[in-house]
Amino acid sequence: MSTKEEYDCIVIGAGVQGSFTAYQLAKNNQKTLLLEQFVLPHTRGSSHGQTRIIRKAYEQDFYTHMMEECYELWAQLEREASVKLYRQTGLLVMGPENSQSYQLFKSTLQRNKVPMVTLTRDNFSQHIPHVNLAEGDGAVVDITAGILYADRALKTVQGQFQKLGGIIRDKEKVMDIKPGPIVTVSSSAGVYQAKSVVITAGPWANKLLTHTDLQLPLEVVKINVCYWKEKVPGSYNVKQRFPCFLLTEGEESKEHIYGLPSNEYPGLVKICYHMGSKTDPDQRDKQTDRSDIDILQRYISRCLPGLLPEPAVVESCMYTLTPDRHFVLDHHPSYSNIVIGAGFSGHGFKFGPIIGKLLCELSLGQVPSYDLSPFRIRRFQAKTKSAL
Ligand SMILES: Cc1cc2nc3c(=O)[nH]c(=O)nc-3n(C[C@H](O)[C@H](O)[C@H](O)COP(=O)(O)OP(=O)(O)OC[C@H]3O[C@@H](n4cnc5c(N)ncnc54)[C@H](O)[C@@H]3O)c2cc1C
Ligand SMILES: O=C(O)[C@@H]1CCCC=N1
Repeated sequence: MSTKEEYDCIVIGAGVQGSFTAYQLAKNNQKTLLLEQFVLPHTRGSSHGQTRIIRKAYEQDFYTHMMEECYELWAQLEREASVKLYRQTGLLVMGPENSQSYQLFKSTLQRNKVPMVTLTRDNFSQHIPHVNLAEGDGAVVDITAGILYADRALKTVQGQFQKLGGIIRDKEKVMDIKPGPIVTVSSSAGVYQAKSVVITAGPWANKLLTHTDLQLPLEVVKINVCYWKEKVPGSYNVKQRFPCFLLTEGEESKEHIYGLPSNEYPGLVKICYHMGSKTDPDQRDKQTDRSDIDILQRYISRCLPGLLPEPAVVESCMYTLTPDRHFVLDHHPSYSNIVIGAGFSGHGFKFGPIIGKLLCELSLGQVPSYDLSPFRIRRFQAKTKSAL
């Protein structure tokens, strides 16, 4: 009979959430295995690419509260590994002054005393050149916001995990999970056992959860990651202090439009629509819908006159959406030693360090550091179904 490798915890999926969870577990002296289906690094999930926005500006207080500690955890990782992962740029939030969404962003910043600036129509272009503020729109800046260097962050946290004795096995797809007091995980290359398992499989979450008789109401969409060329090189550059920006839901579009200053590709500004079309994660490139790009083109023509309204580069990424766009951070309803981190709904990267801490706490049976009621599986009630 072949012997099975034994661990305290197995984490399935080495995206940002699984990598930070594995790192936290190793910090807590847990013998931890991190399994990843693809050769690392890869561009097939949700955590690849060079940049992500980090911000405290949210419509809900609970995210702003979590971000307070999260900024400290990002800084701690930067110090530990001697790397720069965050660059402050500020986040310009624009939206119809009288809309609920814009007012929620503004009041959350004010209530939580986040350093911010309110721009008036008169002083807007002095502070933010090359942007037309739409008629009726207000503008505030979350000063604390900025850019996270995403690929670098992933490499760093995985490296720190390994330095702590953690084991990463990539190109090992998990094929089966057998729940029990000791969980058995079978991959394409081996069989492992652990006291607990954390599932952080991003767009593949439901495919894996099938093995545990659970399906969550998750929808996977493909995002067209668009880069737009500056007419005058440098006008929207990070070095010119051009900020990240976010357009709240309003007349312009139903979903957010967001952008980051030109940085990773010289002369190109990343601007995306916060929604895409449904896809199977294994068939991502077969989804060719570009209606989001039409929306972006109209917006850019009207409000960003210094950009050519035709994307110069289009890359692909995926969101895993929950119905309410809040995360899933919980124990499996039937097996308390299986923990699930899923449904990050296109805004989870910035939370990586705190998600890692919370999923580690759940897997160790500790009381989580934050109220997890917005993230519990039971909120879906009838929408959660047996996989069998
Ligand atoms: C275009 C775009 C822009 C975004 N912008 C922002 C932003 O500005 N700020 C922000 O905070 N967030 C942003 N996000 C969201 C953020 O990137 C995601 O929420 C986050 O990356 C989700 O990470 P994850 O670990 O859950 O998923 P993933 O990164 O997809 O990781 C899951 C991993 O599990 C692996 N896996 C799956 N099944 C198996 C299996 N059977 N066996 C082994 N391994 C398996 C996958 O291969 C994958 O590597 C953005 C997302 C996109 C797509
Ligand atoms: O999470 C973020 O900050 C980005 C921008 C707004 C929409 C989703 N992702």
